[in-house]
Amino acid sequence: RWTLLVCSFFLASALGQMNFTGDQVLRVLAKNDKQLSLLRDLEGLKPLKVDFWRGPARPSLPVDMRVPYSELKDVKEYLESHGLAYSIMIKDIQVLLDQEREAMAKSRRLERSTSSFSYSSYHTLEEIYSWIDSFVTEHANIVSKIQIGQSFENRSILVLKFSTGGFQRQAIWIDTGIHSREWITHATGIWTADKIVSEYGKDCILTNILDTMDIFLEIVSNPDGFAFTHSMNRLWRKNKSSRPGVACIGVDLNRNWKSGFGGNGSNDNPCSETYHGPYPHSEPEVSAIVKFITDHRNIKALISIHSYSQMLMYPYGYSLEPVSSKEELCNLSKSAAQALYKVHGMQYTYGSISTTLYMASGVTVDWAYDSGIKYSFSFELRDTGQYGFLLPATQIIPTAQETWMAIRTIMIHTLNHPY
Ligand SMILES: CC(C)C[C@H](C(=O)O)[C@H](C)S
Ligand SMILES: [Zn+2]
Repeated sequence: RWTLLVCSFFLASALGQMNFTGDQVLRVLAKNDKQLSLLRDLEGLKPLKVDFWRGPARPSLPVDMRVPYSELKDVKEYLESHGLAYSIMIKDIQVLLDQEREAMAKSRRLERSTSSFSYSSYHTLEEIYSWIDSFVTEHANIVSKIQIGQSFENRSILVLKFSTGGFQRQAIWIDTGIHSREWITHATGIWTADKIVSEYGKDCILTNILDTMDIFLEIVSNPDGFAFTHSMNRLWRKNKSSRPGVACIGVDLNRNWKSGFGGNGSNDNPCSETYHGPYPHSEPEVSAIVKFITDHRNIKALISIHSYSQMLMYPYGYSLEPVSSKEELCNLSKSAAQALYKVHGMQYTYGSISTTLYMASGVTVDWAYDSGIKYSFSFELRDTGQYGFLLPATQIIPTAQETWMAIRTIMIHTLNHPY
């Protein structure tokens, strides 16, 4: 076992995969806004000082940040000198990465020998794209594949369309993986696709939904970033766009949307993980969705899935002002969170983005809501910080099962409340 790990280490480093040995994730409890701003000062520095897994929000919410091994001493002194209390959430990231990589290799061997696809494993971009092709072939009566554009590095951007007929029917949009390191979301998207085709004709609620509406599901919304998490940096969040004279790579695809663009809760520093890009919809991965949804003209609900924190949120992120449909969206998120809880007992908090988590400007759901899609929600899947983005594959199916019940609640509400 030890030799396997050692040689996978050398193989990975030989292939260029970044190594995170000794990196830790610290959980910091800022007592007040002053302490929050001291944490914010650590963001977007070059060389990297800290990588926020859960950014500074409000004193009641812990801040999770990955600290490179080389910066650990420095950062801990900084925290201690400013009276910032912290605990070590993950002692050595590389240990979890090695376990994840080993689990994927094991699953891949099993899939190859049984020529089957494992819904309880993480997959590479190529494996997901070939699964999409076989999935669409196998369920051609209800699923089709649409290419809505190309990424910055010219990868196809694919959307699954679930439809039982009709033309330009009212539809539900679901996207996962817009932040590439949030692997649980792609895996949840894949499981959800299979759930839809297996429940049609069995679950009367889902059957009603699909007999009247279409469902669009974009599983890999940031293909370049996702490929990069497999090839080089497992913790990459942004896309991979680059521009002449710009020191750092990538734009945060959940800050590049028109609504509230460039406001509080986004960053104009290209080295920041929440860099909003040069202008709204500057990124091909965002403009492809904008074009598709705008041309479709009949999308009635939009669900954008992230991880982690176990939250279900609705607009706005760019403002503390309540949206006009606040009551309805609050009640709907409450019942969706309750439906989710009933499956495996996972608690989700719910509310508007800016009041529940932090100000976030230029996010998908704010653009959707301001474009007239009333039922717009952003999910934060498991967990609340034990593993963060490195959620073990054993939690894929339980997470997908509970998330399905919340998505289903939102879909049936949309069906029963046409507008
Ligand atoms: C709607 C926003 C606040 C979602 C959030 C982000 O994009 O920062 C995720 C937790 S990554
Ligand atoms: Zn995210």
